Amino acid sequence: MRNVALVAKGLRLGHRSRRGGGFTLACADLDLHIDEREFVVIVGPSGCGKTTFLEAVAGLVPVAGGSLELHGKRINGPGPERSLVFQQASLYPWRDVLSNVLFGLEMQGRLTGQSTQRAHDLLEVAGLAHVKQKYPHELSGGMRQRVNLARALATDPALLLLDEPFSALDAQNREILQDELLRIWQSDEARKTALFVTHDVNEAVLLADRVLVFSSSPGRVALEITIDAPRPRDAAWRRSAEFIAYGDKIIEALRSPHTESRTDDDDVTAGDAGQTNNNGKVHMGATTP
Ligand SMILES: Nc1ncnc2c1ncn2[C@@H]1O[C@H](COP(=O)(O)OP(=O)(O)OP(=O)(O)O)[C@@H](O)[C@H]1O
Repeated sequence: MRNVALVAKGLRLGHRSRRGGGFTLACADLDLHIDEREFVVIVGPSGCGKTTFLEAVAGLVPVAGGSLELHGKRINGPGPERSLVFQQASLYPWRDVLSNVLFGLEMQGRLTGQSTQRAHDLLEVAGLAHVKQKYPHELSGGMRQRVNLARALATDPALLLLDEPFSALDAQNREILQDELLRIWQSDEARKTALFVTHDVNEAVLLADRVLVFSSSPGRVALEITIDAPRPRDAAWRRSAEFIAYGDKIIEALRSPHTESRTDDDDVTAGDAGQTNNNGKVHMGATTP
């Protein structure tokens, strides 16, 4: 059975100017839902409110209108069931790797034998066991971001929020980290719900159960594309015609005027590769309805 984790209805988000008065609208009329254990990726034009939405889910940006609920409860601020991973690994330079990974647990007063063991296990899975006692400045960029991921997962959050976590990495490291994230996410018995923001279309297709294409500012869901491919998704899948077709579909959506000014009644032509219904949903692959 599918349980809904996150629901946004008519959501309005923005930023109030520090000098008072002004309000920059980031998202408006945003409706979406994310199921428990689902991996949802958001793509969209620069400035369309992707980060603002993620920050609102993290409880860092207040809801200005509409509603935003996690497991049936309104989000009013940060909470231990959510972890946010930013583009730049924000590790504490005076703490070694293990102590960085344990930080969130310490802050939450949840440092037990069991949670410490989980941190060790995560470091093992992330290929970091041999650098547990090293300090951030002794690590490569890819390793630092892996530690960042392990730290976010160590608190065993129900919802993992990732804001372009691999965009600062070179292409080779990015692929390695994408594979590792998928491996960790899939191997976790209590698999997390994941919400991931990226500008990288291939990354979106590789990771997502569902891709949400945001309209230009103010952001809302212009198009939803279900990535109907089995997991684990390996190197062969990355090279498949189906993979490329999904990527083309997302690029087409990003370039479409519908992405910029879509109305609820708009229809999108999906071409040969998929079918779009009048809710802006594209389904491709074996179970295309
Ligand atoms: N702290 C802030 N104060 C004021 N305005 C902000 C702040 N952060 C973002 N904004 C504005 O809110 C809007 C949405 O920004 P946001 O960073 O959420 O977009 P984005 O889709 O994540 O962009 P990008 O893809 O370029 O990272 C933009 O107009 C931006 O200028």
